[in-house]
Amino acid sequence: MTKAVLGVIGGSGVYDLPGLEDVREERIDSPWGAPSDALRIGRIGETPVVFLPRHGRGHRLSPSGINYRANIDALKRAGVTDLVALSACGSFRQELYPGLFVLVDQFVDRTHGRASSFFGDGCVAHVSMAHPVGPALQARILAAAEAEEIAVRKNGTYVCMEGPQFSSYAESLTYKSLGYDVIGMTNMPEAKLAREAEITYATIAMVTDFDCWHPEHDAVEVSAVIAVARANAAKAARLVSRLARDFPAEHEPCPARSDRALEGAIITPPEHRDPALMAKLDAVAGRVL
Ligand SMILES: CSC[C@H]1O[C@H](OP(=O)(O)O)[C@H](O)[C@@H]1O
Ligand SMILES: Nc1ncnc2[nH]cnc12
Repeated sequence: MTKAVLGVIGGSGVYDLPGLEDVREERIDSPWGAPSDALRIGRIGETPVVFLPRHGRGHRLSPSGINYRANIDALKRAGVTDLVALSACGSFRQELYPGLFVLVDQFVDRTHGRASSFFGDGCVAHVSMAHPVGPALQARILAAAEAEEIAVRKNGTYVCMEGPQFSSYAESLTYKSLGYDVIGMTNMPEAKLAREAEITYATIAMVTDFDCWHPEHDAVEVSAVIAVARANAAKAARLVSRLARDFPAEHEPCPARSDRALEGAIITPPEHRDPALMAKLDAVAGRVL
């Protein structure tokens, strides 16, 4: 049996988690560098919960500057089994309006130059990203949103751009024509790294704007995004509280096998593995090494 520990990553406008009780702060030393901030470790109801603001308190870190590996490694060291990513996003669909929460189930990675794997020369691994979101975790998020009467849609594709600039009109039209639903700058490589660390991942994409394709909306502006994100934050806290209060004590096996992602994924035989890299993998891959 694995004890369930719920992790929550806060995005733009979400730098704290109201409702978290018995909180202690822990700065985790990661071999991958510095996480975005100290972890806030506590509980909601009986469920252990660990909170990390993705951009750091004060929103110091840009999407390209976030050390995603250190963040996921630190959450793994804190025992997180199930991770909820809160993210502001733009929308490519009229029916996905600002204020709505979208439980995306697919990602398209258009980032470049970000460290996107714990593995590499000295220990090569290939995990599946066919189904990047944990269906059971997502179902629990949906149930929590419905119980809290929070407007939510299930399914959708989140395209992750590098940023920090927002898309051009031509890019926005292209993503829309490709059938993508929402856009942000952070869920990749976060979701890939969570998968490598065998942490079940699910995103709550909180729509803040219509990007720039929409004929009746001007270019995206940070002030408008943050105004909606702050309004979304209170709803997100309610949703997370409900989710945590109803969470099972034992981690539920993930139908997408996210919690067993490394089984059969490491291709480098033990005698060819680099000891320095192996030492850094102690937390994320310790179960299979
Ligand atoms: C402040 S608008 C752009 C910013 O908001 C989103 O961040 P997050 O996913 O952490 O909520 C987006 O990805 C950009 O980083
Ligand atoms: N339109 C947009 N594009 C990229 N990231 C975003 N985050 C919030 N709105 C966004």
